[in-house]
Amino acid sequence: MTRYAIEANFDGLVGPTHNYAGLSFGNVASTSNASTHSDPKSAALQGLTKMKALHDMGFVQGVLPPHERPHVKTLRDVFGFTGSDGDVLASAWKTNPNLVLATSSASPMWTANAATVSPSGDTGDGKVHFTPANLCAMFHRSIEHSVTGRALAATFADANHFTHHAALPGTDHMGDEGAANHTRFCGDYGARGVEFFVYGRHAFEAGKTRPGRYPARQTYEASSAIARHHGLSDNSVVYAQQNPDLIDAGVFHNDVISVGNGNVLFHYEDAFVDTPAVLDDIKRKMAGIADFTHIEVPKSAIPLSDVVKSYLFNSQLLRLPENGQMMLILPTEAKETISVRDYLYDLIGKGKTPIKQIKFFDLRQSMRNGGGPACLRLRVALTEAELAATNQHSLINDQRFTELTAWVEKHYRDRLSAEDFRDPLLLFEVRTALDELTQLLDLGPIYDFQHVN
Ligand SMILES: NCCC[C@H](NC(=O)CCC(=O)O)C(=O)O
Repeated sequence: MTRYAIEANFDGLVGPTHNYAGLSFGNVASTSNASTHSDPKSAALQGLTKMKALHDMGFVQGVLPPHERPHVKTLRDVFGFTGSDGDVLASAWKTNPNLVLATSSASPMWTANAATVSPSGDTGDGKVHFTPANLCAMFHRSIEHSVTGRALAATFADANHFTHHAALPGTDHMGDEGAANHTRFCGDYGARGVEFFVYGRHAFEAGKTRPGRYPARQTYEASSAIARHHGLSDNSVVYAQQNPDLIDAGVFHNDVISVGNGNVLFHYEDAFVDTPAVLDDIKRKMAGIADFTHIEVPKSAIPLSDVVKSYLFNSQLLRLPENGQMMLILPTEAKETISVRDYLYDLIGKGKTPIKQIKFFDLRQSMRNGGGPACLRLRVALTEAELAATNQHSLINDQRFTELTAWVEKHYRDRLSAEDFRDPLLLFEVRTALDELTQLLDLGPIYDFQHVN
C-alpha cells in the first residue's frame, strides 16, 4: 500500500555557546580551527537561512532545540564539583579549563548525529522509531543523548505513531553516531525501503580491518542492534564498512563521503570496504521498490583532500516536491574548491544524472567545526497522519522563522572565545534564552535547569 508521505528535515538550531574548542580528534576542521573565536549569532542565522530556504522550496522543515551549555549538571555529576552553579564553574575552570570547554559545546546542532530514525514503512510495528545516538566516541558529545531524547519525545509525542528507544550503552563496543552513518533508500517515502547502515569497525570480532590513526566512531554491533530494536527485516537492511583509510584521512562519518536519498546514492570511489559488493547488495534489496542508481565520483576527478575540505558529500540530496527531481544543497566551500566546482558543473551540465540542480549555502560557522548542510539535519520520513501528529510548533513557516530570528538577535552574542565560558553570566544568558525557546516551540520542560529528571 502506498501512503502519501514526505521526507522532513529537522535542523538543529545552533546554540548560543557555539565555539571552536578543537574537541573532535579525527575531525580535521575541528582540530585545525581550535581556539579561534566564534560568532554564535551568525552561526544560528546561517542555519535559520537554510531552514527557511528549504521551507520556501516546498519541503517540510522542522527544528530541534539547542542544549543547555555549559552543562553544569555534568560538572557536578561526572566531575564532582559542588556549590552554587557559579562555584561549580569557577572551580572546574581553575582545575582545568578543558573540563568547562568539554561541557560547553553547541555540538547538538549537528542533528544528523541526534538519532537513527526508521520510518514506519520499514518497522515491525508500523510506527516511526527513534534511537538517540550515544556519541560515546567524544566526551563532549556523549552528554547529548538524554536531552536529545527528551527533545525528540516532545517533538514526536504521539505514542500511536512514534516509538522512542533509549540510547545504546555508551561503551566503546557500542559506539553509535546516529543518522550520519545511516541512509534510507526508497521509492515512496511511506512504503517499505532499504536502510543502509555504515560502520567503522567490528567491536566483537578481533582481527577485522579498522583504521589505525583516527577513531572509528560507529561499530557494526551498534548499527545491527538498532536495526533489531527498530524491528527492521533482514531483507530491508544493508550493512557496509566504511573504508578505514578514509577515516584515517579525516572522513569521520559516512556523511562526509556519501549521501543517499530515494533511489540514488552519490558517493566517492572506494567509500566502503568492497564497494561493488555493497552496491550489488543495495540493488538486490531495492528490487521491486525502485530502480536503484548510484553516482560514483572517481578519485581521479577529485582528490580526497578536496573532498574533505569542500564537504562535497556532506550535502543534502533532496527530492523536489513539485517534480521529483533531485537537488543538492552544498556548502559554499564546495564552490570554492576548484576540482569540486568543475566536477559539479560537469555533472549538472551533462544532464545525465538524476541530480538536476545545485544550491550553495554559507554555513561557514558550522563548517569550521566540521559540520556541513547534511550534519545540520535529521531526516524523518512521515506519512500525512504522522506529520499531523508532530508538534506543529517545531515546524518552520514564515512566522516561526521570524520568531526564531528575533529570538537569536535578542539572546546571542556575536563573539565568543574560551575565556567567556568561565563567566556565569553566559550560563544565565543561555538559560534565559532556552526557557523562552521551549515556550516558543511548545516543547515543555526538556532541560535539566528546568528541573527535569
Ligand atoms: N556531523 C558533524 C559533527 C561535527 C562535530 N564537531 C565537533 O563536535 C567539534 C566541536 C569543537 O571542536 O568545538 C563532531 O566531530 O562530531
